[in-house]
Amino acid sequence: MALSFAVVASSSSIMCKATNANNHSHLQDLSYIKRAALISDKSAGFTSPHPNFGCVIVTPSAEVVGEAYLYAQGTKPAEVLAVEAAGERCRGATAYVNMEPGDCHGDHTAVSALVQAGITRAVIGMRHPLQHLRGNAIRAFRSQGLQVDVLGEDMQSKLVEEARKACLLVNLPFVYRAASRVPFSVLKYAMTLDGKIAASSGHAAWISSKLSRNRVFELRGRSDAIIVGGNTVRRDNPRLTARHGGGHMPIRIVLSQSLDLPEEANLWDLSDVSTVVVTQRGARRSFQRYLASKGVEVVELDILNPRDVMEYFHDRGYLSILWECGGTLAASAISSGVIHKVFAFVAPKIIGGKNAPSPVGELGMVEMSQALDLIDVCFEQIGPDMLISGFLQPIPDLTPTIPSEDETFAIDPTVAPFETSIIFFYKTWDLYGAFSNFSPHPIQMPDEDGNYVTWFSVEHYYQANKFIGVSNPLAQDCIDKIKSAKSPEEAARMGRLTQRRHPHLVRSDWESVKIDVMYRALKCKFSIYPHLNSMLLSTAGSVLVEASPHDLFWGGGRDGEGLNYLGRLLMKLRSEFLGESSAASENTCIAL
Ligand SMILES: NC(=O)C1=CN([C@@H]2O[C@H](COP(=O)(O)OP(=O)(O)OC[C@H]3O[C@@H](n4cnc5c(N)ncnc54)[C@H](OP(=O)(O)O)[C@@H]3O)[C@@H](O)[C@H]2O)C=CC1
Ligand SMILES: Nc1c(N[C@@H]2O[C@H](COP(=O)(O)O)[C@@H](O)[C@H]2O)[nH]c(=O)[nH]c1=O
Repeated sequence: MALSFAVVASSSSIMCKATNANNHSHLQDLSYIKRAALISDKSAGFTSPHPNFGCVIVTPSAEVVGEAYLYAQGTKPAEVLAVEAAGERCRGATAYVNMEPGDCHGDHTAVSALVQAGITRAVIGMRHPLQHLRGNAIRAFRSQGLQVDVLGEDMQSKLVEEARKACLLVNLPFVYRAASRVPFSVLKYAMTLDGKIAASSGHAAWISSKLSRNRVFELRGRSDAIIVGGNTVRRDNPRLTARHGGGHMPIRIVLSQSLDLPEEANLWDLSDVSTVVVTQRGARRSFQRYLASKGVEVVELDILNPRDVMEYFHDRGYLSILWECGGTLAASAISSGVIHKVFAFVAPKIIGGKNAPSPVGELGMVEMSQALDLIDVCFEQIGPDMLISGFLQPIPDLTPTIPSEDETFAIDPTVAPFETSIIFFYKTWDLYGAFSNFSPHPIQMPDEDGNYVTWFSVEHYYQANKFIGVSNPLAQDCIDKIKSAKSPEEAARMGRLTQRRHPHLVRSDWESVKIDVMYRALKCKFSIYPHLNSMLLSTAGSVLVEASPHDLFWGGGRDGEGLNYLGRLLMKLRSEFLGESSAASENTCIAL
């Protein structure tokens, strides 16, 4: 069964002793690397938009002494956790990682942890798919004297290829996204044996069995967002929640050209998760205002076609999308080339009906020879239903399409990617990702009594500050929860959700103090980490822009319409660190 979008067995004890002594056999290497891939999948949905990382540490006597996975973006790297679990037993041991570690934070955390712990060999399932990170950790390991074996490069065989594929599958959304510049998209539908997704009346609840629908909840929990078309909202009034209690919740996206949508709909209830309606520029402005008054975000695009929508959500940092629409939108999405994989639940039922809808509408094909063949097809029985899945587009081969930095310089030595006059940053994996508030750099800030308190990230501190000083025990409760949130994303989700659901818990002066709160947090971050300070100073002469397409306050917006306050604060700090008397003396610095 494919690992991506599939249930993965839970991990067993980490102290399993193998029979072989000293050097691990080829087969053992492959079994450990597959284990690293398997455990990396345990945080499905949470690491997004980052890859899933797993690390297994094995002694020369073939004892697994530490294993761990990245829980979420911004939390401790898998390699660090595995080293912590293994302790002294790392000396002389081999580390197996499903993917070359990335270095989002400019401090080589994962590489340093393994090197300093005394690991002498690293086996790597695949190179990092992002060009600016690709090969860096491998070079760093080798320069520190470690033996590095990369599957498919230093180790080759049919079995190696199989293990490499396991590593690839676990991060498939990331690989597709890196290659195609759109999120990985899965079209899922449930149909009767006679190929209908609803009766002629439009009634569709339910075609597939409860077991299959539970499987759909699991697929939802692995996605960043679920998309439906306007008709499905009008017809089904869906909720599109994952209903698995405590897991990751994807946002809901509605595509509607007409915006002729119901005033009351389950998707406008944002108590569990938010909804974004994407429409055509100028459509029913009064209804847009109505949705906005309910807290639903409305995004206008010039022309509403699936490719533009996907490019937009790619720029917002989305990794994977589940399309649960009807045949009209599904056909349009397939024609636009944005669907990568299909999950079809086939129920052994016949409904008939000349006008009953089918899963994919008009594609303009006239001969069977034009039919789209699925690749790597899997069949799985789920209760009474059959789940058929497969890819519509082959797994991208990143080697030729994304040249490494060295290769780029070799092709065109005039390309100097670090010398741009505008530096965009957004996701922590970007070249300047450490500028993001989601970068996992703890800060120490004084509380109301002047005592220093550690916050896991600037985002934790910023979100919690919304509720500080409010005399309501729920506000304190919320601060405590944000403080112990496991990742910056989780802290952001909690802060935003509470602000939306319980606006009375937000301090009354928040709008007037939030810039100062952010400034103080950033000042601390860039003062206490020398490598971040150097990175910031190295950008002197460049305008810093947080490339968030939707946050028009802290970010620069899609077309530069955002206020870019995060970029401005960083430039202000840079000027201060450079010891310049006034921000105005630096001609690239925008005045606050
Ligand atoms: N069994 C299953 O798995 C599922 C069954 N269904 C069933 O399918 C039926 C609805 O299917 P269908 O009518 O095809 O509805 P869709 O979900 O495909 O929605 C179509 C609508 O999507 C909007 N849209 C936005 N952009 C585009 C675009 N570029 N191309 C096409 N549409 C776009 C339009 O909304 P607007 O008109 O607002 O502008 C359009 O009318 C219902 O009966 C529902 O129960 C639906 C989902 C899954
Ligand atoms: N009818 C049908 C599906 N339909 C999809 O599920 C949506 C309803 O989701 P929710 O409101 O969260 O339960 C519906 O609008 C459509 O997108 N899915 C399935 O797995 N099996 C089914 O038989």
